[in-house]
Amino acid sequence: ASKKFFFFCLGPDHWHKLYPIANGDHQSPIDIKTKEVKKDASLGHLQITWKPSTCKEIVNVGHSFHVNFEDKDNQSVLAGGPLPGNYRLCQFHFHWGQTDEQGSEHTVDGGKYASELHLVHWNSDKYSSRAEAFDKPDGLAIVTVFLKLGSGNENLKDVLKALDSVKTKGKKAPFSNFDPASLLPKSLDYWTYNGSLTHPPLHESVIWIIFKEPITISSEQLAHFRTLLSSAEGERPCPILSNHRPPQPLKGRVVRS
Ligand SMILES: NS(=O)(=O)c1cc(F)cc(F)c1
Ligand SMILES: [Zn+2]
Repeated sequence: ASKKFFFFCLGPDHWHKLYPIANGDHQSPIDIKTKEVKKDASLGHLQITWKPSTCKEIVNVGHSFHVNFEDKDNQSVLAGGPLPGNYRLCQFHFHWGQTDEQGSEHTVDGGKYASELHLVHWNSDKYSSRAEAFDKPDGLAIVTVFLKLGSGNENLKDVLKALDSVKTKGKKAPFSNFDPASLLPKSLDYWTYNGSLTHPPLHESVIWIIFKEPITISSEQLAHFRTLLSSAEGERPCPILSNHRPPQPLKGRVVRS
């Protein structure tokens, strides 16, 4: 695992040597060229049922932090839109950059946002655990919200406060009763395409659902993300200044809305 973690730290250009799928045909993120998006009338509305009571803990995973949800039953689920059935919420996390001018993984007509929220769900109709679903083509559905530099986001305050209790790698703390729907934009219009996890193991197992409308985040709140450490307690502090993979080749895929 430490060898893999070391590789992880070398950065996106090195990953293909240990994870050849990095140069695959369904990699993420991508640049969304809005003029080439295909309208698909068969795409329905998203059905989002997230229960704050399933929110469990916050964990520093070394290159980011995860807010984990209890996923032993179908209490917090996603369905509709491009999905064949129910996908169970298991965690959310953010990506950010070294400066406020970058940080999102997906881009829109070449434009970068300051940050990007990923809400990770797995196909609980077909698989019995997230581990089993993780590497299957219809295994995961990740809902994505862009965060645009602007005024402070009231709904991020609880998450940012909780960050202070998981500063170092491996630390976890209870984090309950948080409503992830408070981080959604007003409009639920979305783009969708098939892609991959955006960092190792880079499995091509993701149905991406990306909201067109961003929410806001302030410069101070972004700076707070960057105070998270990739170093463990007692080690020389190493802040996580950025954790976003650049856009990958579309390889003939079509983005639908
Ligand atoms: N960043 S991401 O949402 O594609 C992601 C989610 C995940 F659960 C595991 C990963 F390795 C990567
Ligand atoms: Zn992510």
